[in-house]
Amino acid sequence: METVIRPPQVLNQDETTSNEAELVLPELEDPDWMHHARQIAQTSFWAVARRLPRLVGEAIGVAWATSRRDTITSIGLNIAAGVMTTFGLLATTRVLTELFAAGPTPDRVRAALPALLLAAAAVMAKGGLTIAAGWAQARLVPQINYRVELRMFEVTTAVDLAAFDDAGFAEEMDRARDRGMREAASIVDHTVNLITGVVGVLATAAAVAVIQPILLPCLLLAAVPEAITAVRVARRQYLNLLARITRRRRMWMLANLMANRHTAAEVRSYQMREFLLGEYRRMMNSETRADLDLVRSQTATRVLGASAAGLASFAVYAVLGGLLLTGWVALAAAATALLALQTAHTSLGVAVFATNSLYEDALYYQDYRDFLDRARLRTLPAGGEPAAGFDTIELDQVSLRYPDTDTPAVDKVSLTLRRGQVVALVGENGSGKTTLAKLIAGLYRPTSGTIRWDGVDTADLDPHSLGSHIAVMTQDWWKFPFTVRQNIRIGRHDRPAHGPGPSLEDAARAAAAHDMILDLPYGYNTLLDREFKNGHDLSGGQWQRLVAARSLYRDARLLVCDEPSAALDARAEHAMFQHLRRHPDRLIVLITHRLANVRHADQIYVMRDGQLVQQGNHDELMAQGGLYQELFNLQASGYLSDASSRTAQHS
Ligand SMILES: Nc1ncnc2c1ncn2[C@@H]1O[C@H](COP(=O)(O)OP(=O)(O)OP(=O)(O)O)[C@@H](O)[C@H]1O
Repeated sequence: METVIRPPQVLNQDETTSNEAELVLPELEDPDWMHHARQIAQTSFWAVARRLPRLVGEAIGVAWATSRRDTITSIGLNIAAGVMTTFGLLATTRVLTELFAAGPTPDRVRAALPALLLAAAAVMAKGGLTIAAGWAQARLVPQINYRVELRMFEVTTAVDLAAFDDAGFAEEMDRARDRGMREAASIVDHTVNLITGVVGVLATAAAVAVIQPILLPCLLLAAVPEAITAVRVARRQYLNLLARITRRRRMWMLANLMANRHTAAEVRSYQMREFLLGEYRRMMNSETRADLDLVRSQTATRVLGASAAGLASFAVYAVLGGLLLTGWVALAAAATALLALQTAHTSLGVAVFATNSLYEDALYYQDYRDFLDRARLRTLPAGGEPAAGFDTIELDQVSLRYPDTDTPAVDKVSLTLRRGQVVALVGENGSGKTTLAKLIAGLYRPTSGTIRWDGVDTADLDPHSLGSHIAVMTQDWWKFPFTVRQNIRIGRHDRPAHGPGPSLEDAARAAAAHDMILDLPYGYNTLLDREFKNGHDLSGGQWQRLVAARSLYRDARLLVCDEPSAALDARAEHAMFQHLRRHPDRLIVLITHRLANVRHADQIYVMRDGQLVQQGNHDELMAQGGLYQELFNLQASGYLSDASSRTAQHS
């Protein structure tokens, strides 16, 4: 079965309709988590059955590692319930034998009574055991989910940052998160169901073998067409799901655009309502047609299945009749065999469905396992010398090339930074400033060259203790959906409230954020997420002040500030740069396009195409001429009158 991805549908060649055609959304590509779908659709049931022992072993391993007690309980009680099935059937034969015996009815009923009580007790015991087994099984699911999710996030937060630039890694992570992670509990669930189904069939077979072994082939005769029909129905359902998945994703995407706080303003300002509703209607129409087709084809499959089952039952009845007539089987045994067939039928259905589902889910679960293995290779090993801080940071021929790119973003850069300095990185967009700053901050490891803290290669230092001396105000900060207080404290969440370093308020004041925070409805306790009750949002500039407060609260020896004032008003920017001044204990690395802010820096490094092209202080660089002078004068000209601007540009 192939999922067909069609190009955008062109309605007509003339100009009026080609506009409409351009508006038709292209079909979406198969999502990553669908990549096993074709493999599943094309695998035969027997191929699946062959892999079963390994899959079952794996699932039991997952369950065992999560809770031995619940694993033993759910499997053990299911087996005990199967034993009760055998007892029940044997007791039923006894009841029927007594009832079909010669003699007056009251005597026959009296004789059947003990066996009847036994049969009733077996049914009750089976019911109780099944419920208890279901309880243990249901207890396993959340425990497994919790364990698997935690493992996933332990790994995703430990891998090095560069892993996220690798498209292959990102795709594997999405696959593992989308489905792989969820399937761990499913494979355990399906395995227990499979065991339950198989135990049910075996228990029935055992009862039949005790009653009359010659009836066993009858059980088989009824079971085979049942099994084939169950597989076909399950497969058809799955293929139908595949065929509809692209459309359903599109509908989900459209629904999300029409009922979403983040898109609401644009949907209104571009008056997209009719366009979106039209697309949604179009999708709904074809979805409805697909639903009707599905119902029709399912009915056809069921008719075929029911006919096959009917024929099988007919054949079984014929065989049973023959055995009765020839005296091979007693009437009571034949009647019990019919009951046994019903029980076996249900158990078989459960086992077949569980096998199909187990196979499918196990493929996705493997994605999760593969991702964990891959992530382990990308996790920086703990250990190494503890980093005690630095007096100098030295970059020696440092380069970094992002994955799948031809040119290095930072190319053989050598420089020395000293504690107590304010250093600026300047240059045009894409020149490599942020990448260099991330290398200095230890967020990336160089692809070649060495970074040394007081002469020690940072690769030999313990990554955790190295990171504890660094704070980074990133350019692309995230709006963490926490309270204001938490948003600042996560800068150094493990510092006790009255521990060393600036207090929460001091950090907020230094970032010109304190007054703004006090004006919020709940002050420092205001939750910064509109999607929760009493949540609040901030303007871009207010957020940036908060991010600055967080970095200052971190109070690290190395403070890297990437465009710390891009969204700030003039007053807040002035206040912030007053704070980002020389401090004997701190090295500040500053990236900004507003060159007025770097005039007082001790050293300014000018970058172009990943390389350092100039360095010096402001006066030296202005005297040198070149890129820095050109950029500075261009910016300065915006603040001058026309006449002085011309003079500045020509100076
Ligand atoms: N994660 C990434 N993966 C691949 N290439 C990247 C990545 N980040 C940046 N680049 C590329 O590396 C080069 C340097 O980017 P960088 O962000 O360091 O420049 P920048 O000088 O900080 O730019 P800007 O002034 O616009 O912030 C650019 O060509 C950019 O496209």
